[in-house]
Amino acid sequence: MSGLSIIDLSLSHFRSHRAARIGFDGRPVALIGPNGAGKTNILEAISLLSPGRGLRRAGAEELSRKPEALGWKITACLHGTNADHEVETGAEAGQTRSVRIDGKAATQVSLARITRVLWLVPAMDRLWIEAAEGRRRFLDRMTLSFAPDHAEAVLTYEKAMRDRNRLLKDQVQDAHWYRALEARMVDAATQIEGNRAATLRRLSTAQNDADTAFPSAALTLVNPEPTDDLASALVEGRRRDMAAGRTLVGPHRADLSGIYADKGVAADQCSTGEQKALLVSLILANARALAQDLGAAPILLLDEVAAHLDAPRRAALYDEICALGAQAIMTGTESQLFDTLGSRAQVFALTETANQSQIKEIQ
Ligand SMILES: Nc1ncnc2c1ncn2[C@@H]1O[C@H](COP(=O)(O)OP(=O)(O)OP(=O)(O)O)[C@@H](O)[C@H]1O
Repeated sequence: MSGLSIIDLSLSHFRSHRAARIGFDGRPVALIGPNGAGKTNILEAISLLSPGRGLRRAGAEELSRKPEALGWKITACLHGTNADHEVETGAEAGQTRSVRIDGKAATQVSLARITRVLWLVPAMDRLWIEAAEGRRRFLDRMTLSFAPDHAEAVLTYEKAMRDRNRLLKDQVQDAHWYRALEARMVDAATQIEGNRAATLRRLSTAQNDADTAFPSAALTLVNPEPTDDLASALVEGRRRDMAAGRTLVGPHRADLSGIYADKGVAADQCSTGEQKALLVSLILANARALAQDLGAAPILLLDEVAAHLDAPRRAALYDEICALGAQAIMTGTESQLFDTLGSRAQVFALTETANQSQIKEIQ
């Protein structure tokens, strides 16, 4: 089985990479180098070839190589299930970011239809402990991989909610305006909630069916203000929302609760290593489910994941990635971390000289 993959990646004035061309061939990839060599920057570049603001959620300005800050560009050939696509994204100095697929201006939704990218980065190490927003975003990224239309539903919901929040803040009383915006929110919310619930079912089956070294995470969606009838809750909540200056009910408040299923322990009570293992388990379950649905595994970006797993789990991770045929792009500071992958992976060494990253394929 082969997965979706980035075959050729070119970076121009992107963060620490002045001009880089990397020839990936679809196998898993190890990016090795000292701190600050530019490994995560490469993962971030690839994450920007999927919908959203990438794995650091950076603004277009931040991404431009300093001190020149001339603007930046990322180009890649994406090897898909049915066809290959030329995907390009970037921003001129001071401009917003644009995306092009096969030379034509594209939307986030069209990007969602051709790419599937999932990531685990060190900033997610406290995902089970910190605010709900991170867990919601994690769930929505997995959901997007199953249901590309999720991008549109989320954008529609957020736009309508922002408009409603503006009315609330301005203490506007006009019921017509509220009704129109709330109707849009309710339609989009139904789709968002349906997609999220379907994702949880899919992940649960994919974890239960697999013979894996990783622990099962039992997930539930929880909402601080559960409601069966969002339309009425929005109408009834207008006065309270006006006092708060924002919408207090809806899928934007949902949270994801995780349990280490074999132990019956809540994810936020697990050890650091166990919490990470639960995230790896979910990413792998997602990849297995997608491989089944699409016939191709997603691209996985695993930043400093290998170093945090014990040796048997690390070997198991590599075996699962290879069995799925997934292009997992992994980073680490020591080459020994990837020894057991042998010729199953491409290996690149990164260094940083004169304030710019250098990349060399070493295997
Ligand atoms: N816009 C920018 N212009 C130039 N350099 C940048 C820009 N943004 C970040 N950098 C540089 O990129 C480097 C960080 O790169 P990156 O995060 O990819 O490192 P890394 O190899 O993943 O390191 P670590 O192992 O510490 O995670 C830093 O030296 C940082 O100063």
